[in-house]
Amino acid sequence: MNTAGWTPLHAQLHRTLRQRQLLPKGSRSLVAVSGGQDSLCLVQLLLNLQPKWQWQLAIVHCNHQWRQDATANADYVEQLAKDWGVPCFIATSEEKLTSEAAARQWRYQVMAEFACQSGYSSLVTGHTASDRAETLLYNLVRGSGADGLQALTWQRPLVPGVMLVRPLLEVTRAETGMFCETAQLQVWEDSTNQDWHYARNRIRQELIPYLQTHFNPQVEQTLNQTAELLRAEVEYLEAVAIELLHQCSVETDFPPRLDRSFLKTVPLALQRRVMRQFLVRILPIAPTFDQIEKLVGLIAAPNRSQTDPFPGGMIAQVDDRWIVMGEMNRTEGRSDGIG
Ligand SMILES: Nc1ncnc2c1ncn2[C@@H]1O[C@H](COP(=O)(O)OP(=O)(O)OP(=O)(O)O)[C@@H](O)[C@H]1O
Repeated sequence: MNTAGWTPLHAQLHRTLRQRQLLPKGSRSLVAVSGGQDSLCLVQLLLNLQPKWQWQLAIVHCNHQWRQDATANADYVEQLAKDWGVPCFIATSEEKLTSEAAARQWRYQVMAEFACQSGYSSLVTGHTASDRAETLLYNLVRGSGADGLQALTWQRPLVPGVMLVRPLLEVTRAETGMFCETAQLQVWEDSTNQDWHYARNRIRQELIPYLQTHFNPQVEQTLNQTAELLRAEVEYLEAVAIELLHQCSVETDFPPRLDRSFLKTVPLALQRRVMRQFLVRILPIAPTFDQIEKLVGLIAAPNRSQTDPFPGGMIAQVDDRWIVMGEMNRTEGRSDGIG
């Protein structure tokens, strides 16, 4: 085993884990290892810190079968785990997953299922500050609000009982690369270049270097600061919005309805969040910006105004002080250009 000595990166990770309480002492954690530099750096750092924290660590690798070298990649991760004396689980997709989205969905599903079944309380990934900066820029260009710009959080529940934890969010890709080199960890290069990877590679190879050269050499760090500030604000606003939603609706009400006379007194930023939370609870798929805006438009609209159908067929209609969700044929009103 190539052990790196105690480096500033070890100290930084140790500090982050303590301050943010990401991986409690003695906990059972599953480390997601692709074989790339970020997850190799992550697992090596965690193994070095293990004596201090007494975790029970295991490695999980997902073979999407989409690259010619996928099985060799999986074998490589398995061999590394053997050398380290760490349990390793390889999940192999039954079919060849060719789209980025399908691969990601399958990957998180099998890793979450495995963590649940085997009693691991965390799934740890190697997402870095560079990933976070790139995700923020990617979402910015696509027109995201603060929620998309907070881009990758330190931890979030993956499924009941399992947290997804990203302890390297303050470490840049340049640092993980340097660490692997010093620790003589051979990195498995990812040869894919599609979808999100394709867009992200262009952000990584063209946009970030441009910003670094012409605007700010520390742009990855400053984008991370932005993401961190937004994360706290989003967390706060979401908590307020949930509270407001409770105040302007009755959970057991059917059809679902909202008290718009109450919502009129609320600032627009919160109106939007309340409406999103409301729609998330009743629509079969995540609401879009336009759908949320249509519902917000009803707060001050004339009585009997209505939207056009949401996915699943429901429409929203104004009934005096209420906005009522209902089946399309139950409501007869005028749309007033809101829908
Ligand atoms: N095939 C894999 N097997 C196990 N873990 C993986 C695999 N691919 C990625 N990961 C984990 O996910 C982290 C992020 O990888 P990558 O940036 O390639 O994924 P992404 O698709 O861009 O992001 P996300 O995982 O959030 O969808 C890696 O550091 C690693 O921990």
